[in-house]
Amino acid sequence: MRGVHLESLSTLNYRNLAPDTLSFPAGVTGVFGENGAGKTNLLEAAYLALTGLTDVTRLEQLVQAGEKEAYVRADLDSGGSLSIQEVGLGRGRRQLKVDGVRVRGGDLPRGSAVWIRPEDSELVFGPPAGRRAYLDALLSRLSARYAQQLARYERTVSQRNAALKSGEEWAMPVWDDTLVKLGTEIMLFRRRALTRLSELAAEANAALGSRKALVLALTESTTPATYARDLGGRRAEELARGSTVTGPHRDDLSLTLGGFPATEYASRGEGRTIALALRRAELELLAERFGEKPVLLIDDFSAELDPARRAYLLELAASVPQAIVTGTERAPGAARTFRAHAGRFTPEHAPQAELDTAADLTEAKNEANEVNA
Ligand SMILES: Nc1ncnc2c1ncn2[C@@H]1O[C@H](COP(=O)(O)OP(=O)(O)OP(=O)(O)O)[C@@H](O)[C@H]1O
Repeated sequence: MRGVHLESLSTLNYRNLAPDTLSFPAGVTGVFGENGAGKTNLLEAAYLALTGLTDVTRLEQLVQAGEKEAYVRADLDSGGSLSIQEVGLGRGRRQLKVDGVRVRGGDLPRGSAVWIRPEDSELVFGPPAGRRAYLDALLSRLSARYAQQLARYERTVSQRNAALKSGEEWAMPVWDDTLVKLGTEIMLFRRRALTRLSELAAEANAALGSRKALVLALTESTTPATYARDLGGRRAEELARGSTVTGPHRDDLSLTLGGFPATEYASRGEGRTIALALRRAELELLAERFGEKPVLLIDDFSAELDPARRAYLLELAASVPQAIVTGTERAPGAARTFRAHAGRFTPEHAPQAELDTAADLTEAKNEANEVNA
């Protein structure tokens, strides 16, 4: 299967990164350097430029200290056509452009990158909100309709909460109606997607050497058939608390390993394996949906101390058309390696074409010197 290709990434005033344009070959690019060099920032910038995705509550942090605005640009080849994606960042503001035309977030290619990070373990051991966010982000990328209905649902929940807080019981039937319609669609979509997601995650977990079966399931606070009734039945409680207590915004993506809930029972290593399996499943689902493999961004492979998981990460990077792998040590087998230092990235081994040009230049200079002599 072909893949999205990030040809180059340009950044300006992005966190600690020096303004630059870096080009990336097909295959694995390794980025290595000391702690704090800017390796994670580079992957974060690449992910933002490729997908438009970032934590919108932290936009200010992305702008270099002392500057007002930041900018990232990806030149990419997706499905055989070249495009330029630009993201401008200001105070609480994000502006996206594709080929010079302003677009909304959902208009960027939604399957163009997957980012694997050491802190993914939080998906397993952290609170349900993190797992819900993983699921919602993935499903929103698989379906624009899901993204739209989820945004509407979330808006409805907050407006309904405001009405509950001000004791507007009379308005509840109207809010309930909208909530049930949107919430039911979300629940049904999640249920459908979960079958394939669970299969892919279980396969990846086994491929990582785990002998315990991984099962993904939804822990739902209500069901499509009973949602309206459940809401009605908890009216007094909702008015007392001033919040909507039932619906897909309260659901969890439960992870069961060998018959036990992973969140409470898995070891740190087993949790790390599950988190990796979830990211692998994300990669495969996006590839199935869009017909091309996303660019794979792997942050800090060297933080992975378990030899089997480390080998799996490197094999995964080598198996996709393009991957960028960071670490405090060199990623073996990389087509290009950058050394990271204080926000700058220097290619270690120039690619053959550049070496040829350099050799030609030296030869030409020598010849010129000989002629002059
Ligand atoms: N808005 C900002 N302006 C300037 N510097 C920033 C900004 N945000 C983060 N930094 C700095 O960027 C530096 C690099 O962070 P980054 O996480 O990319 O390092 P890293 O190379 O991934 O390190 P590690 O190997 O420890 O993960 C940090 O020292 C941080 O203080």
